[in-house]
Amino acid sequence: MTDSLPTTSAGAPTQGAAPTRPAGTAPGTPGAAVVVDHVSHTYGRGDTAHHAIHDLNFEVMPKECVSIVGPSGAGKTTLLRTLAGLLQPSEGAVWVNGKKNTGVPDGMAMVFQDYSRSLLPWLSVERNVAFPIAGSSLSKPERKALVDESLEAVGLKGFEKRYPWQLSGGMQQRVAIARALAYRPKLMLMDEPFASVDAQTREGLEDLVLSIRDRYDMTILFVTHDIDESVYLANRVLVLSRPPATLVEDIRVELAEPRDQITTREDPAFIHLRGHVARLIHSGGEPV
Ligand SMILES: Nc1ncnc2c1ncn2[C@@H]1O[C@H](COP(=O)(O)OP(=O)(O)OP(=O)(O)O)[C@@H](O)[C@H]1O
Repeated sequence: MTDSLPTTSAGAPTQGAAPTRPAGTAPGTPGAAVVVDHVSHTYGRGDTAHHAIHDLNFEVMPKECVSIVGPSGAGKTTLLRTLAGLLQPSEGAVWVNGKKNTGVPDGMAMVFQDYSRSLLPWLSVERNVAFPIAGSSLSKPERKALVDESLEAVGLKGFEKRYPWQLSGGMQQRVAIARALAYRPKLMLMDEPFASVDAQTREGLEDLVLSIRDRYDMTILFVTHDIDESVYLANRVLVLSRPPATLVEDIRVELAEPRDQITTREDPAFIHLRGHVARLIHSGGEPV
C-alpha cells in the first residue's frame, strides 16, 4: 500500500496499475480502523542509529482485537507509539479511521503497563477517570454519567471516593482502563497492560478487555509478552521478528466466542496456536 499509485505525467494511471486513490484518502480496505502503510522507524543517526521496525504493512478492521508479539526489543512499543501518533515514523504512514496520523488521532486512548505512574495519586478514583474529559464540552451531569458508567463497566462501582494508593494493583489498572473508557474511544491501544499484576488478576483483566470491546464496539491493539494471552484475547496475532522488526506472520484466531479462561485454554485449536506463536517468537522470525 502506498499513498498514491504510479501515474503517467498526465496524471492517468500507468498501464496495468490499479486506479489512483483520491488524494488524502486512506490506502487499504475502505472502512479499516487502522492502516499501517510501509512503516519503518530508525532511532538516531550515523553510528548510533537503530533501525527498530522495517516496512510494516497491515490493517485492522473495526471491532477487531489484535495482539502484537515478538522477541524482547523487537519494536512492539515503537510500533504502538506510531499508531498513537506519539512518534512520526521515519518512513511510511499510519491511518486511523481514514485519517493520516500527524499527531494523536481523535477517538484513541492508550493504556500502559505502569498504572502507578499513569494515575494521579492526589486525585480520587472518580476524578482520575474524569481527568481526560474535564476540558470537553460535555455538561457536568454528562461527564458524571460517563465516569459512573465507565467505573461500573470495570467493576469499580462503590470505589469512586478512594485514592489510587488505597487500591490493589489490579484495581488500579481497572481505574486506568475506566479512564480510557470515559473518553469513549473507538480505538484502544494497550502496551503490556497486565505485566505487573498476578496471574489470577490478569485473567480477570483479560476478560474485562473482551467485555468492554463487545460493550463499546472498540478496536483494540494489544502488545503482550504472554503468548497464551496473545491468543486468548485476539482475533488475530501479529508476530514481529527480531529487529529491525518485520511482520513474520499475521495469524487469524478462530476460537469460539465468548472466550472462557478454562474451556478456551483447553481447546486443541488454542493449544496448537500458542505452540505455533511460541515457535515463531523463539526462532526470532525464521520460518518454523
Ligand atoms: N527513544 C529511543 N531512542 C533510541 N532507541 C530506542 C528508543 N526507544 C526504543 N529504542 C530502541 O528500539 C528498539 C525497540 O524498542 P521497543 O521498546 O519498541 O521494543 P519492544 O519490542 O517493545 O521491547 P520489549 O519487548 O523489551 O518491551 C530497542 O532496541 C530500543 O533500545
